Amino acid sequence: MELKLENLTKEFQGFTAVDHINYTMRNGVYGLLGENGAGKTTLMRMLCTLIKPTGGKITCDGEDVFSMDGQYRKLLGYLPQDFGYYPDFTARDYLLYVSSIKGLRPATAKKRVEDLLTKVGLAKTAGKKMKKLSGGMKRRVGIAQAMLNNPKILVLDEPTAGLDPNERIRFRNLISELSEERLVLLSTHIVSDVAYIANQILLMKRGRIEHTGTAEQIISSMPEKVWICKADKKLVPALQKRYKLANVKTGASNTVEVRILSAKRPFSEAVQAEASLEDVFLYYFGEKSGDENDLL
Ligand SMILES: Nc1ncnc2c1ncn2[C@@H]1O[C@H](COP(=O)(O)OP(=O)(O)OP(=O)(O)O)[C@@H](O)[C@H]1O
Repeated sequence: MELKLENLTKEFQGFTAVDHINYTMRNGVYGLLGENGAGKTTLMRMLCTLIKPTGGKITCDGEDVFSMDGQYRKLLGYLPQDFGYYPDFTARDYLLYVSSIKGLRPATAKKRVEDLLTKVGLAKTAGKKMKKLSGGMKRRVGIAQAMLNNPKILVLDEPTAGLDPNERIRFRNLISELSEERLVLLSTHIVSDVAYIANQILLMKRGRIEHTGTAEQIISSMPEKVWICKADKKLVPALQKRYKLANVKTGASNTVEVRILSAKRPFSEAVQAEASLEDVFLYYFGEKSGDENDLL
């Protein structure tokens, strides 16, 4: 299975939300990481044939996905950002209902729904009404509905949004498990999610894929280094103007520990630290607040 994006572009009334993207995906987990408004949802909706590109194309094993139509949709599972559920349906009834819409035979649907409820850890709660489930449980029902047709391509838009740390870990494990022998594309603006589960990370900014690679490759692509040093609290605004500050931790008596991105050692007492994906995200997406001459 090869999903290929060629010069993929989407304009809305002259505004380019997705800008000439070229990228090829095969089996594995791809993490689309970008700020709000970067174009992630628009890209995913095109991949799911819900909206048409204004330029370029998407092919699946060489065939245009829009011409494949139903044949392509059979390969596809999608969890939208705001997945609409029926509050008074139980999780089980909801999944059976979606199965019928997807054209699964009743006996097949019944078995598939029970298997998926177990897989997403909801076998015991399947009889509860959806409105009584926690946010994380609802998202798991959302993943289950996307998996009903055993898709070869699974597209998950912000699957971990609003989840607590425990749910987030469960989710990551579930997604890794589901990624065997399929292509999973998930979007997020939470760096740690992609750092843990994505084999390939795509950094998206203003409609373009700015960088791609494994977490290690993306980290080593950052030209700046990471430094940790203690400073007087009063210096923080000036430091923020001069450098990208990854973190500011308050210490004892008016001191702070700052994590600075800089090509050169910012102070003689600064100690170099290992860069993380969070630092890289800040490097590519963060802004310095002003004129560096304001410092000191
Ligand atoms: N139907 C539309 N008409 C006009 N502009 C749109 C439409 N859909 C999206 N946009 C614009 O395209 C840009 C990208 O939006 P998109 O929802 O794809 O971003 P995103 O990366 O998914 O952001 P978020 O994380 O906030 O969901 C935004 O500036 C948005 O306002």
